Amino acid sequence: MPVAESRPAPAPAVGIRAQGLTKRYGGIAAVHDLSFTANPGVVTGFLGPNGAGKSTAMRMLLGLTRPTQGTITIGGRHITGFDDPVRTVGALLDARAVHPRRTAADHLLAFAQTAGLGKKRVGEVLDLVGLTDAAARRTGGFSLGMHQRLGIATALLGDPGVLVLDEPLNGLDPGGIRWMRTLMRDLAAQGRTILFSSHLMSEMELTADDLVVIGQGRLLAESTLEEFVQAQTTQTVTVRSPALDELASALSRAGITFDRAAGPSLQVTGADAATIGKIAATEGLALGELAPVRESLEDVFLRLTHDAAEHESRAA
Ligand SMILES: Nc1ncnc2c1ncn2[C@@H]1O[C@H](COP(=O)(O)OP(=O)(O)OP(=O)(O)O)[C@@H](O)[C@H]1O
Repeated sequence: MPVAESRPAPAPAVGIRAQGLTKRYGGIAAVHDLSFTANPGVVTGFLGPNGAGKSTAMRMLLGLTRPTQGTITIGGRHITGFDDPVRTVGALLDARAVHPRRTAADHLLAFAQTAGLGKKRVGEVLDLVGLTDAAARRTGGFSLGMHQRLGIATALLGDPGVLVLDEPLNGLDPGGIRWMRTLMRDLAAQGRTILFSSHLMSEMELTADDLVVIGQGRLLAESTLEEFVQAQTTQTVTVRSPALDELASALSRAGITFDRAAGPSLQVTGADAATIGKIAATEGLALGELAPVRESLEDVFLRLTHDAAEHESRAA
C-alpha cells in the first residue's frame, strides 16, 4: 500500500495567534501582554534570550500551562477546543522526557495507541526521522540528537498542521542540523505552521522566514527575518580606493559621513553604494571595493535584547 494511504488526512492549514498573553508566577511575569501570529506556509522563529518566556508561551499554546490573562489559539480555537489535538498540533518540548527502558518503536506505539493512530504510522515516522535502524533500541542509550529525532517523530505522528518545536536543534551534529532545517522548510512548504525556538542564530537565519522576538516576556519585534535585520541595521558600506584621501574629501564635500579608523578603507554610513559609486565616477577616482555590510541576525539580536534589558533596568 502506498505510504500516503495509511496516513491520517493532514489537518487544514491554520495559524497560531497570541493575544495579550500573560503568565505570572507570584510577582514575576514570565510572559507579559504578548501578542503575535505564526502563519501557515512559513517557518516562524521564536527568539529570545534565556528566561525570555518562550517555553512558557509554547506551554500555554499546548494547554500545559494556564495563562493568567489573554489567549493563545490555533485557527482561533484553544487547544482544548479540538476533538483531535494530536492531529492538530505536534510538539517537541523536552526531547529527553521519554521512558529510558522503552524502545523507540514502543514509545511511539504507546503514543500512537493513546491517540487512536495505527501501528503503520510508527514505521513511517521512524523512517522519516532516520531512526528505523534504532527502532528496537532502548531510548536510555540514545544520544541527545537521537532523542531530538524521536521527539520530532512523536510530534509528527498525527500528521498535524501545526508544529511547535522548542530548541529542536539542540544536540544535533551538523548533518542533523541540516536535516532538521530541510524538514522544517519542507513541512512549511506543505502549508503547515511551524513555530520553533533556537539559540543558534546562524541556523535561525538560514531556516526562519518570519521572526517573533521576545525579551523578559514582552514582544520586542515581529516581522519577516529580512525586514528585521534591515530595520535594525545601520546601513554601512565598506569602500577601498587607491585614491582614498581624494575620495574621503569628495564624500565630505557631499556631506556624507564615514569612519576612517579601519586602515586602508572607509566605513561609510551616510550613503548607499550607488551614491558612493556615482561620486567616485564623477571625481574620476578608481574603487578597489564597494561593499554594503550586512549585519548578522546575531549582531542585531544581541543589540536589541541588550538595549531592551538596559531600558528595563533604567525604568525599574
Ligand atoms: N513553573 C514556573 N514557576 C516559576 N517560574 C517559572 C516557571 N516556569 C518558568 N518560570 C520563569 O519564567 C521565566 C521564563 O521562563 P521560560 O522557560 O519560559 O523562558 P525561555 O525563553 O524558554 O528560556 P530558555 O531559553 O532558557 O529555555 C523565567 O524567569 C523562569 O524562571
